[in-house]
Amino acid sequence: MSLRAIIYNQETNNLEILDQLLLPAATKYLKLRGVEDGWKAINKMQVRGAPAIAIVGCLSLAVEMQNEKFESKKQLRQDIEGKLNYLVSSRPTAVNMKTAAEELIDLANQLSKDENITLDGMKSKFLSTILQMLEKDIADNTAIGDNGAKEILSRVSGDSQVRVITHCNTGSLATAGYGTALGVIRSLQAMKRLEHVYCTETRPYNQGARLTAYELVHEKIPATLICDNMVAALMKSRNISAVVVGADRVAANGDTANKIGTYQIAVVAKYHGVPFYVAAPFTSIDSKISSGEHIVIEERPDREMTHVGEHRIAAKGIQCWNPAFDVTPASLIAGIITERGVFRPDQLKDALATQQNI
Ligand SMILES: CSC[C@@H](O)[C@@H](O)C(=O)COP(=O)(O)O
Repeated sequence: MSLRAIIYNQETNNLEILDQLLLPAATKYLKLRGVEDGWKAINKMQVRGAPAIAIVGCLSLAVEMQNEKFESKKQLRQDIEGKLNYLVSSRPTAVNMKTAAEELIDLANQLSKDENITLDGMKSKFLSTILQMLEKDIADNTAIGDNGAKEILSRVSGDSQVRVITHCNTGSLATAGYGTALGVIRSLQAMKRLEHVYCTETRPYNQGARLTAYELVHEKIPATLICDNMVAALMKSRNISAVVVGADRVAANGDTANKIGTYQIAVVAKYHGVPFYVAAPFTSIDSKISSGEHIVIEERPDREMTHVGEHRIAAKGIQCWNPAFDVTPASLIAGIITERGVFRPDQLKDALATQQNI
């Protein structure tokens, strides 16, 4: 069974997340009682990964709403808007929480104006919309996995197997389930076309070593861990078929923000002629941003670099620079794999124009 990062029981209104700070040493679930707990869990990275952040943020609001009494639809609408905006402030780079908040605020506005809907009706419609997001994310990821696997296989001859590199964590722990880039790897494995996957350690937070490696071992997918500075040597020696990574935000021109280190892998891939793919739900494309220059890059505390757990590894007194993400220019990206198909960066604008309302 695939790992579950998010568990929500509608009947008991109980939300728990797998505490990703403790993995792989301990598998412990953390109960989230409402928006304040949701904000903290996202900000501290107990839950992380762009889609999972949005789902946990919205579910923490659902939990809180069910325990509260509202006097009017107007009061409910104001409460929803304030709390969603607060959740968006928990981490700035990934677009998914912001997109979900905008959709839900639009819905709250519509429902509060609709005279045929009661206060209870508005609350239950709102809750069911949040639950649908969870289901949609899993369905989208499965489609991303299959689209990506077919795309990568279309570049190899006959029925030969492929060797891929991935970065950071994009699997069940970063999404509602299945994963984006890791979903592509899962689909390749299911098709019996995956020879091997190489996952990077992903310093400084080590999502690759702690989380992706954990998922790959759990799923019995043939995999090897490499340090971030081994990518070029690996590409030179191991005949890599493709790189596939996730995304925190894709600009309208295809520039993509993802975990720090993604950009350097894309540069190295270009040099070695290895196709570099981004796998993400269509909602990760921010049509309001024309290029990656406008993406806000989160900077995280020095301690993530200077310490491993409680153990200091960096010399005392050294200054640190710790951006959590970088932007890979569209020119280095062979394709953006979504649930709606695979788009070259130069096809994105048209895709956004024609598919926005699907
Ligand atoms: C499907 S997750 C895609 C991205 O969110 C992932 O690659 C990533 O960069 C995660 O960063 P994180 O800082 O761990 O939240």
